[in-house]
Amino acid sequence: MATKQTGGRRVLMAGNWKMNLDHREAVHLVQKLTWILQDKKHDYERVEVAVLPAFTAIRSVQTLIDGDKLHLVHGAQDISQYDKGAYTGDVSGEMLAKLGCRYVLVGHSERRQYHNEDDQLVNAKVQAAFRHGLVPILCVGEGLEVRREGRQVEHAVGQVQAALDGLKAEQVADIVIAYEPVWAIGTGEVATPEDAQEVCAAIRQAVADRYDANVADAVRVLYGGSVKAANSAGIMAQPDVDGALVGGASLDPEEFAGICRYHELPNLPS
Ligand SMILES: O=C[C@H](O)COP(=O)(O)O
Repeated sequence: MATKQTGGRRVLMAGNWKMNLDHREAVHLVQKLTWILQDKKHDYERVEVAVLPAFTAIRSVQTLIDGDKLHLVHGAQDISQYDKGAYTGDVSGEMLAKLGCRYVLVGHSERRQYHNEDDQLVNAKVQAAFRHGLVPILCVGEGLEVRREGRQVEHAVGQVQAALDGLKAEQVADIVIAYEPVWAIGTGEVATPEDAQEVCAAIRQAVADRYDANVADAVRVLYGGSVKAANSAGIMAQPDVDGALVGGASLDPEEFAGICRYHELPNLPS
């Protein structure tokens, strides 16, 4: 199977470590992952590899990446909507930018669920990311009830529309959108490749309708939810899926490297 060409879009495999790995464990994982990828002569130009550690590990990961001139990039799992001030516990975009972050997750379903983040706050965080030169990975996706009612497209597109309020076309062209059905996160229940394609294509179409075809062609749309090496090739074979946002499997360097090397694996049904 050939390496995926996504309309000129660079594939992105992003590992969301969630609240796992202290700074030493983080360094260890990055070392192992990059050794494996180096051994396989991974083409980072075609498949970009990003890790998203907890805040406490970002500095150590940055130091390792810079010191060893590693090709992978890093980011954060959340950002404050504010730039500075009395917001105890928050971390600003400027702080993340100074730690060399390229990406920041915004609106992950766990933030929406456990921290009551709504579409308005998600939009404010997307804007904060752009103010500081960070690329937001905007997460959207439906729960089980919405899926059972067959409203998954309407739900995900609605979340995207709300998050894009006030953004310029050139910002939207740079954004990454991750479609993560909540029922598939950490459950082992992976959406079928066709399920992923349905919603990812609808998201791209919504961007085309709101901006234009060039913006829609540029925006990268990822799938997330129980992605593993074994199911990554099938998901990546879909024309509107430009990569994966990976939780649990990104904590295992062999498994995550396998996902980054999806094109070496057979395209088996998951
Ligand atoms: O951000 C990642 C997603 O929540 C997916 O997590 P998972 O791969 O453990 O299902």
